[in-house]
Amino acid sequence: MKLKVCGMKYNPEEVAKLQPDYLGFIFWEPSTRYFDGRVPELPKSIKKVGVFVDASVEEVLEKVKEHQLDAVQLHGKESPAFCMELKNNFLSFRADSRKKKGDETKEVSTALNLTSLEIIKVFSIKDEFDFSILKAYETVCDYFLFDTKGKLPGGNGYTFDWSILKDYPSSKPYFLSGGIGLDSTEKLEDFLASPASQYCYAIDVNSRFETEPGLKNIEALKKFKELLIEDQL
Ligand SMILES: O=C(O)c1ccccc1NCC(=O)[C@H](O)[C@H](O)COP(=O)(O)O
Repeated sequence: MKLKVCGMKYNPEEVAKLQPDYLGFIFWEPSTRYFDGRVPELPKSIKKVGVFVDASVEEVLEKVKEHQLDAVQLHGKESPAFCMELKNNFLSFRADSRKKKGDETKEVSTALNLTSLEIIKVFSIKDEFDFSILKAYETVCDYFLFDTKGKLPGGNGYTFDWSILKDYPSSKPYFLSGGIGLDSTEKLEDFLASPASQYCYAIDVNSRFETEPGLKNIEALKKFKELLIEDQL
């Protein structure tokens, strides 16, 4: 099971030492975890995810280029057409960068490292969820992420009833998110042993592992990762 730690702000390097699979940086200004620094150099095994809420394609690609992001997480009302446009624009932007090979400008040489861009589309769940809306996103994104619907677009700290995923009609791998903390491990174990989790690809954690917004609790994360590995979740 993969692990994504989201809402990096103050101590991403320390979290990176725990070797999660994904680290998320929030590029939505109203968030208390808004990231306005420079994403640090990270081991290649860790994918850098930019989290956006209804940003434009241009804004997203600008951040992808600036921070060498490996993935984008779309946390707003982005349509399938938006996801497609993003993917296509990324491909042509990358092709342009390659044509300009030899150009010594910093901007172009930075862009040359970009190989692919994973698109993670978020869906927020309260009590019910209409799974039929996923169909149109199947071909235009790489993963789904299921979070809990709350006051904010993300980082609300509450879980939803995961049993709803027994009706998951797709084979697209998804991230399970929303309010997951150290005290969720038993529940997680049960979920991951159930058929509902067949396509669960990663666990996404955030506010339940913080001492303040954006400051991750390294000891708690370490414990959680150990439990995930020990229990082979
Ligand atoms: O965390 C935020 O502040 C945030 C704000 C706006 C959009 C997304 C945001 N977080 C994205 C995430 O992937 C979180 O990990 C996810 O919502 C779960 O958070 P939590 O319920 O705190 O575990």
